[in-house]
Amino acid sequence: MLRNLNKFVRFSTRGFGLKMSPLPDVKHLPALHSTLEQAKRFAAYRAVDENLDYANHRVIGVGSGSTVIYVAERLGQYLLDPQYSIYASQFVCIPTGFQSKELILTNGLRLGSVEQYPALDIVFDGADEVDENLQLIKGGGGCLFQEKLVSTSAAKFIVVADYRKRSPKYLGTNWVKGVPIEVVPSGYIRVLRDLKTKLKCKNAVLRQGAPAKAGPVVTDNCNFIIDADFGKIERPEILHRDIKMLVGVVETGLFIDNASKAYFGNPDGSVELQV
Ligand SMILES: O=C[C@H](O)[C@H](O)[C@H](O)COP(=O)(O)O
Repeated sequence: MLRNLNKFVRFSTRGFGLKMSPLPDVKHLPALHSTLEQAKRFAAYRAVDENLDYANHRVIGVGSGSTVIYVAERLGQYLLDPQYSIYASQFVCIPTGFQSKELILTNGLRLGSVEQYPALDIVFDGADEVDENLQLIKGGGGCLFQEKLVSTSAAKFIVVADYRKRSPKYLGTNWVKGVPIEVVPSGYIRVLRDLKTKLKCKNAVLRQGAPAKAGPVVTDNCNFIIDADFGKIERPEILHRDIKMLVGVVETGLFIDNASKAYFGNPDGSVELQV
């Protein structure tokens, strides 16, 4: 039976020019250029291996950022392993933005959209900070709206991050650039004003694209991003609700009661799990 299955896999993937190879053992991976990158890869590979139910999961969200690169890489490796390929070839991967769309395609995975697949089995995504209650700040890379759409449409949301992202207690401790907020371009002045006057924000700035782009960062949804500094955030759920009430706000980078687990990679290869 297994021999026949392997024969089928070899036959069915040959047409696509894929070279089959077993899933690389995490303990014997070639070194990367920095220990931080290695930490990200350890977290991502472990998160996928421990949470992907390859025989049953079909619709898989792939988030944005530098850690999720290794999630897409690992999913691509499942596709190339004769033992898993028959299942992995059924995966449909849902992106959270342009970068993640490219990651899905370059790793040979099948691309879908959240409009086609509004209920996902699982999503893997990065975070800028994770507090002790698994509340998150996201959007440091400007992708928060689509990330939230996808992560709140999934049965499970697994965070992949390096050790720097784990907050000792409150959000706003390690991530001090402020809460990313996606806003409609014509409303940004009004939101900046309301953040300061109504919500007593310490500082709020329109994120700039320099040096890569003159003028503001424009998101995948053609919106702007404001970074709003509230210091340490003791009640992120209340702050999220208050920001969302402001006219012009599309979404906030506070992800409340959304994540199921977080994996934090360390430079020595160990990975810490927060549930
Ligand atoms: O907008 C970007 C996303 O929310 C990222 O997932 C977040 O910034 C974490 O990115 P990284 O894995 O590069 O630290």
